[in-house]
Amino acid sequence: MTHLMTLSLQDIASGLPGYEPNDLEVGLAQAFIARLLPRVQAVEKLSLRSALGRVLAADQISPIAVPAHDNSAMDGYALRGSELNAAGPTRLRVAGTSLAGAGQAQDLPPGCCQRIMTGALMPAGLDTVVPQELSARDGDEIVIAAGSLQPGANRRRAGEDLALGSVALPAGRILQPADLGLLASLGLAEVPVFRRLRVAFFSTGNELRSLGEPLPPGCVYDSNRYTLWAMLQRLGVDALDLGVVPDDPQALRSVFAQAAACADAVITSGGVGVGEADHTKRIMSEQGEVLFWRLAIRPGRPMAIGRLGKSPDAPLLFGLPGNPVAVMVAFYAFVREALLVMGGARPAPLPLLRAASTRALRKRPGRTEYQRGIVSRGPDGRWQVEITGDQGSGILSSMSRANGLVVLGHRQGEVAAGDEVDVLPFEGLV
Ligand SMILES: Nc1nc2c(c(=O)[nH]1)N[C@H]1C(S)=C(S)[C@@H](COP(=O)(O)OP(=O)(O)OC[C@H]3O[C@@H](n4cnc5c(N)ncnc54)[C@H](O)[C@@H]3O)O[C@H]1N2
Ligand code: MOO
Repeated sequence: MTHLMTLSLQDIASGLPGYEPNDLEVGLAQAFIARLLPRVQAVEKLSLRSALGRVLAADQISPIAVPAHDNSAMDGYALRGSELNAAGPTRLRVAGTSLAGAGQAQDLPPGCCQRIMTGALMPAGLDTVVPQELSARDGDEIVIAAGSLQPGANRRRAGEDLALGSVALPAGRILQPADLGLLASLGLAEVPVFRRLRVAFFSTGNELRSLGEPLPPGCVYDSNRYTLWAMLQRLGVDALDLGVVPDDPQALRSVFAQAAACADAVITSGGVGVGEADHTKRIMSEQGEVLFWRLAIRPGRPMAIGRLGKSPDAPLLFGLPGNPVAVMVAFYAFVREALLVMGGARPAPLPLLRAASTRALRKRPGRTEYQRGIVSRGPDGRWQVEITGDQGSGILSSMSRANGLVVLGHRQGEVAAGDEVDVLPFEGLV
């Protein structure tokens, strides 16, 4: 990790225009978090297939041009464009055949063409390919109708995909299937990637029980460690599950120490609200510097953000609220992009769909709301979104039924049935 700054969190917060920790606008909280993020520095070399989903650590420069030589885009006949007859049919004699993978044919006499296959090198001096469907074969000649072909057509030029020495993929790129193919087309068998970010997570709360344990009255099974684990898997980080931690000072101190020693970032759920039985906030504050926010958001109002240590490189703490939907919304709104950036990525903003709400939505300006919805094609072929019933922040079933989140921005007011709203689709969130 690098030293980016030596400012305290309070220093950074006071530099933000309109910082109000008890009613913090989502965009401001995101901007604040963006200023905290230390980056992974360690790099490893991986074979292409192992690098899928990993973050490129250096620009990849093309060591060759792709394609390396001019070649045919069609199965047909290569010819000189200057010999195409504009006024009547063109008749050319077939002098030979060029197959993909073979060497370059040389010096065809005037009036000749060459049978050629897709990917075969353009014979010297020939610049145009007529697809075989647009020519008629007549013994050892072909006939091309006037006007059926432009000079220069169907020739792939050397370097038209990637020029020699150009940046084929920039550092910070999260490698996608097409990228592996692109790197392979350059002959690169290995790429440098940043080591995976290590993210520790645990749940707090005396009422939580792990799977397999009996469930006494007043207790609930811990679901947040499963949603958190799943969201972290999708991000491609190393997720370290530190279990359920009771609301006990010693246990909390020890798990925070363990997390800080092994992780770049720590995510907790629960114990950041206004309740009384909690030691979590106090123990968090002992570990370094932690700010406690109430965000202008629904769900996900309380949140702790901090560093588990004094230096700017100390592991970051994201203390998320305990409610099962709030923890997911807070993760997508604040944690996801932060972790990608810490891992060296330069993530693009997530694409939003515009969809007509099938019903009126209550919303007042002054906070950002994330409502669970099902997006589908409406009868008119346009996207529509239907809210999935009860939006309580403990109702995980309505999150599970959803295929996206309706995002109602800070300034947005009431939504009438049929109004278009922004939807963040779950597919493609990685
Ligand atoms: N007087 C007020 N009470 C509450 C407010 C408020 O503003 N004033 N805010 C509510 C909101 S919103 C949330 S969110 C919670 C936040 O509180 P905590 O972060 O301290 O969360 P907990 O109290 O620990 O838990 C809340 C809720 O979620 C359940 N939970 C917690 N962890 C898990 C888990 N790992 N798996 C499943 N369920 C979990 C927990 O049992 C509680 O029911 O405060 C509200 N109250
Ligand atoms: O805002 Mo709380 O985080 O809704 O459930």
